[in-house]
Amino acid sequence: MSEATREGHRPGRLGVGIVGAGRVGAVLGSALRAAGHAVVGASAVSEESRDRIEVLLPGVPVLSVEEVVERAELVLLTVPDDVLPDLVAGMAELGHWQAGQIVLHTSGRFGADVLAPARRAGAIPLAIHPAMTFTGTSVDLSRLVGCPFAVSAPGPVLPIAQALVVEIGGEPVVLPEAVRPLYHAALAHGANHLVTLVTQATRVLQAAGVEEPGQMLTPLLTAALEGALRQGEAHLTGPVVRGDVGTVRDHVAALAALAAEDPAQADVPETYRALARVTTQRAVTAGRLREAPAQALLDLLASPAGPGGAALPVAAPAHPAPVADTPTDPVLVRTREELVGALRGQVGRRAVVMTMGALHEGHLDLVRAARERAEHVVVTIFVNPLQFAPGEDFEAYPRDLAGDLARLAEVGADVVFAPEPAEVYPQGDPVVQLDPGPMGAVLEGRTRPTHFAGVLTVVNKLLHLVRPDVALFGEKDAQQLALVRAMVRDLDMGVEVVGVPIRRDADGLALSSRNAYLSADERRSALALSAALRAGAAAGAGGPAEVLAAAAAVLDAAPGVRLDYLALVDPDTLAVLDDDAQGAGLLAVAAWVGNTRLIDNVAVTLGVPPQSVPGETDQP
Ligand SMILES: Nc1ncnc2c1ncn2[C@@H]1O[C@H](COP(=O)(O)OP(=O)(O)OP(=O)(O)O)[C@@H](O)[C@H]1O
Ligand SMILES: CC(C)(CO)[C@@H](O)C(=O)[O-]
Ligand code: BAL
Repeated sequence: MSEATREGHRPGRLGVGIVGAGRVGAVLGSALRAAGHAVVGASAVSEESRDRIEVLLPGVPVLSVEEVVERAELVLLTVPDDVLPDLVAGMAELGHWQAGQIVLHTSGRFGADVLAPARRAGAIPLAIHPAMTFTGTSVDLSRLVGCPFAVSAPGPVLPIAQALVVEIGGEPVVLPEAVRPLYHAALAHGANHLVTLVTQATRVLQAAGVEEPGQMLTPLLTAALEGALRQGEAHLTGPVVRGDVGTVRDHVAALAALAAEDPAQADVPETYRALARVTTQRAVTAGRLREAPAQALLDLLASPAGPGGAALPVAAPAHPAPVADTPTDPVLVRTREELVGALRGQVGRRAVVMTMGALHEGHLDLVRAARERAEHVVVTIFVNPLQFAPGEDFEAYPRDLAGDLARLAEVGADVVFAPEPAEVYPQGDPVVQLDPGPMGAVLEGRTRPTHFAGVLTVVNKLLHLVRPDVALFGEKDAQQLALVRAMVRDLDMGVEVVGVPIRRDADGLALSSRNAYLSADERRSALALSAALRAGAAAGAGGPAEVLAAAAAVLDAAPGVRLDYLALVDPDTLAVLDDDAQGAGLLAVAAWVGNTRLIDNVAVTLGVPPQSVPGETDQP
């Protein structure tokens, strides 16, 4: 039995062993030594750790873990959190823990329960976490003085933990086992994320040409930190709490421009927007900001376009926000995290409609069909760079998030997920992409060879992120629909795929976001596509050759239309149909009208007279 238990709360002089002489282990070992304990050995794997032992713990032998545990009365487990449970259990299995031995770990997230295997062998389990960051040098020793330590241990031995902390100059703060993860999350959020924030601020100042950003930031950040620690939100200063919308708009614009220029700063605008949104909401709660300027700020901060961007509803915060959406507005979410929050608590079936925005009635048909099939409808709006080849219209593609949200409010979407490319592809282009196979190489795939790999990859990702029961796609993109069905079938993706008929204008033109590119003359020329398809379908009874000839004749005669392809294919496999094919076919067309590439298609019944039209009869 050790002196610690004999003498009650005073550990006395102990033989200390250190398992894992990383920064924390070496510094705490050195502090315990200074407090009069003897360090009997330390285990160290890396060269760095051995060097550290030489400097901070001169004369201490480097031993194996087993030897350290065997020789020590107080074992300091200063290993990474994830290693700790297995290490403790492994040593127990091998029978190394000793009765009366103090086993102390310094993980923030765990309490003393993780040491249960040692406790069962009669050891005294203590969890002692310094709320401090370490460099692994002697500088840290002075930081221990007055440093708070979270202490968790079974009641009877808690005083031993407290006494050890006091010996090395720290301030013990007793924490119940159950709150350790929350405690540790708070420290990581405050300290680690502060480093990210300050680093971003430093880099942005550098970009602004400030030579000594550290010097410029130190007095202000020190004052802000002291103020926040003393007064919380009551200490908030700056444009958000002043309701200075114009200034925040300028900030967002300047940061977006910087991010566009310098990919290393690409994460700054979103961080700024996210923190400014939260700051706005907290300022309202704290009674420091009125609702009108708060809503203006939230609208601005939710917009990807930033300055000049129209007002937008904002993501539902985790707790009810003082500035709320009207009940019919869909909740707009921009990040994966916000999406998870918006989906949390949904009960019943969920449908997804994936779009690239610039929504029209065709898209709204998809949402209406979704409403009929599910309790919750999620619409994604994402112009997916991966499905555009260089030279295609990715940059020019119409974007109108504010208009889209207004339209979606009318048909009743619940959640709109409109992420930035960096949110969908945080590592840039994905290393692993889906191969659409031969079905992706025909029709659209001949002109856009990389297109369907990009489509299927993003559809797959969005299905994983949204986790719907049903996904709806338009028949206007018939090849896309066929490929999504094939992917879901071949990869056992377990989502129902529903096709929705093509919505057309009264004159037959299929609705498409790209119709916005057309001049009035071009729009007239574009009618040739649907007219050709109608002519082809009407010739179905005559078989494939007649269908193609009838459609081609219309296209040939059309001014301003440059054909890419006209094809009659199997609707499921997309294989070109033989001349003697009967039954269902898909007649698909793609053509340029001016610089705009349009697609359209129609179902054709081959070898059977066309369906009767009311008022006519097919009977002889
Ligand atoms: N006219 C339409 N009728 C029915 N569904 C449509 C129509 N247009 C698009 N969709 C469907 O809406 C979904 C999203 O398509 P997308 O956002 O690409 O719109 P789009 O109008 O087809 O744009 P573009 O033709 O410029 O690519 C797809 O499933 C697509 O098939
Ligand atoms: C399915 C889709 C949203 C994937 O980007 C897109 O191809 C579209 O809009 O059809
Ligand atoms: N509607 C298909 C998407 C695209 O053309 O990229």
